[in-house]
Amino acid sequence: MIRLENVSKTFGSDTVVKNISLEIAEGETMVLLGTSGCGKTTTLRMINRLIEASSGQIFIHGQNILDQNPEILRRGIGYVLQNTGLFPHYTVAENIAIVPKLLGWDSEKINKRSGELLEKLHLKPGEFLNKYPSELSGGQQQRIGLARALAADPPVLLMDEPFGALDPITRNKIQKDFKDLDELKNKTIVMVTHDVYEAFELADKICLMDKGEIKQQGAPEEFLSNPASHFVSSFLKEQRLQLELQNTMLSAIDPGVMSSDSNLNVWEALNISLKKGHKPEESADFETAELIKNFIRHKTGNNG
Ligand SMILES: Nc1ncnc2c1ncn2[C@@H]1O[C@H](COP(=O)(O)OP(=O)(O)OP(=O)(O)O)[C@@H](O)[C@H]1O
Repeated sequence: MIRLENVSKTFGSDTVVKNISLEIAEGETMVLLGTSGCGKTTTLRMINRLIEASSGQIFIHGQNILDQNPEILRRGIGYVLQNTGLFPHYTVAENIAIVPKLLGWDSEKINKRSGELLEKLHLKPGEFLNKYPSELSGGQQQRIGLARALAADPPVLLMDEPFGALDPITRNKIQKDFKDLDELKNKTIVMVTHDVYEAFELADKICLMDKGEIKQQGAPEEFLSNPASHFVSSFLKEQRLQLELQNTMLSAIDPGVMSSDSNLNVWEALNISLKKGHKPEESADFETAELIKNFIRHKTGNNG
């Protein structure tokens, strides 16, 4: 669906993206992960031609992006930024309508679509459509930014640190809504983040970059089970235990888990247990808590 072949980008004498090749299948979410300045945003922006690659080729639906007018290309690609990029003097409705208008939709169709999107993003259309971005909270602005990107139902979505500016609670909530949103299920998504947990939570595939190069790409589990190099394992080292707990379902270590808890991962179960101020001898969850403890001992023992 999206293919980068030997793509590089040079600014002046600095090559900031070095000969990278990537393939993102239709309907897949690929997260570009890496330290600050490693070339994630540059890579993302080359896909919608906000930055032109210095060499190499990029294809979307098999078509070289250089063969398409950049304006037209961008109408088929939703783009979500950390600071939303909403136009401050446009209302929410006007912001969402930008691409549909360019595509010549009539106002009835635009209004219907805007209302439907706000509902899906848990914002009441009657309350929000006539507001200006400055009248919204950060989380609400981010939802409107997403609604704008999705308005014309583009098959491809590029997201640059979309949740980066939000406080942790709002961030978790929007991430969860993002995962549940049916609008996104069939989209091909490339998302930039430097948050390892976010990458593991949302990605089908992760591409880990460093100094303009790809260090590893693949499913999140592969980064834990089969890190490609010392760089990859040390990048994940501090987060490794949490990631392993997040990647293990509670039911995998506790076959007798209550059905209400069966969709929890071990990390979530651990946090619930800690929040309850768990008193082993008094708690009905005692056995589960012991199993979690043993699992962690086992993992930390394995990891030295
Ligand atoms: N227009 C530009 N002119 C010159 N150098 C640039 C330009 N845009 C980006 N760079 C440089 O390219 C490198 C990669 O930048 P990029 O924004 O792609 O990194 P990033 O991985 O997204 O970082 P961050 O997580 O901090 O946003 C950086 O060293 C940056 O300074």
